[in-house]
Amino acid sequence: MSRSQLSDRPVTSDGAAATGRPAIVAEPGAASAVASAAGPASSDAATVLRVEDLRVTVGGGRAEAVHGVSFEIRRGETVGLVGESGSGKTLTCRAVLGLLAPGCERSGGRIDFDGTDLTALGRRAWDTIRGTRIGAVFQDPASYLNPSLTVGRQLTETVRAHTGLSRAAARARALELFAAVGLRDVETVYHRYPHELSGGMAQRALIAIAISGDPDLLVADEATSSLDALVQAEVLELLRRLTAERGLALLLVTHDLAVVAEVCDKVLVMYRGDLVEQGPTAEVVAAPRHAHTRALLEASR
Ligand SMILES: Nc1ncnc2c1ncn2[C@@H]1O[C@H](COP(=O)(O)OP(=O)(O)OP(=O)(O)O)[C@@H](O)[C@H]1O
Repeated sequence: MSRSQLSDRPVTSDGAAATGRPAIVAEPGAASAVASAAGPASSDAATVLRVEDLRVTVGGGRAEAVHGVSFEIRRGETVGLVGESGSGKTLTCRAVLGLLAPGCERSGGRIDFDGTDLTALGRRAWDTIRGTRIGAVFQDPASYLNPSLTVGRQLTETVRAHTGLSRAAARARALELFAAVGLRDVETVYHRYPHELSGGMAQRALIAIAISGDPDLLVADEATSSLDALVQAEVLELLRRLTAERGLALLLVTHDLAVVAEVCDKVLVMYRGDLVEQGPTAEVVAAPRHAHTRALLEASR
């Protein structure tokens, strides 16, 4: 993702500018609004996310950049969304998160999350779902953390917002989450400011924040792209482990088919705003049908 295409300022995972708030904040009391906005039940209880005929326009409606994309993610499934730069991956995942930049708009289609049509929800209810049941991590993790708060404080605040736990209990939970994402010496990390962390540590901290609401779905948009190869492999391994251990579904957005082949059960291939191929990763990699999939495979070798 090129963030500059999306916004001139970094946004946190809850869509706020990265200044004064924890990255993902649930709004207490909004859960009932979510429940009452539930649409028709999903036809298949195993489906956690169903996107139907999603269309996104850019430039204030002047051009359509995502042309009717449909796919499903089942509980616990790891799904890779791949495509060359500009193919519409980020717009698709930002639309799912309800975090499209100004000037970009969902112009059609439906996004069902666990039987709830997200597109029918108000801003607040969507924010609540994103903060709790859908977690998100992005490229360049430091810009999604509040630079003026220690990462421990940010995670503790987020845990408190999700759970209403006391400060001490939320702090203990934050330390557990830091350990769960593979951070060592968690007491020391707790007191670090974002600029004191390496890229890999910051991404782990952001993943800890993203999973702190115990989400059903984690969306990771180029989450490992800015990391060097070794750290990238470690963070991918972490994502794979978390999905296996927590039954999390993962939507992993990347331009790199090799990354998808490492981690994902299923792959979705986008090309110029269309979803041109999808299927089990092993099958798609062994016998790609679309020329763009073949080109991505070549590029990843
Ligand atoms: N804020 C925006 N304003 C105008 N056009 C945009 C905006 N965001 C994206 N686009 C355009 O929409 C198309 C799809 O962009 P998108 O960011 O979804 O691609 P992508 O597949 O994620 O690419 P990358 O891998 O480079 O991030 C591109 O042509 C892009 O230039």
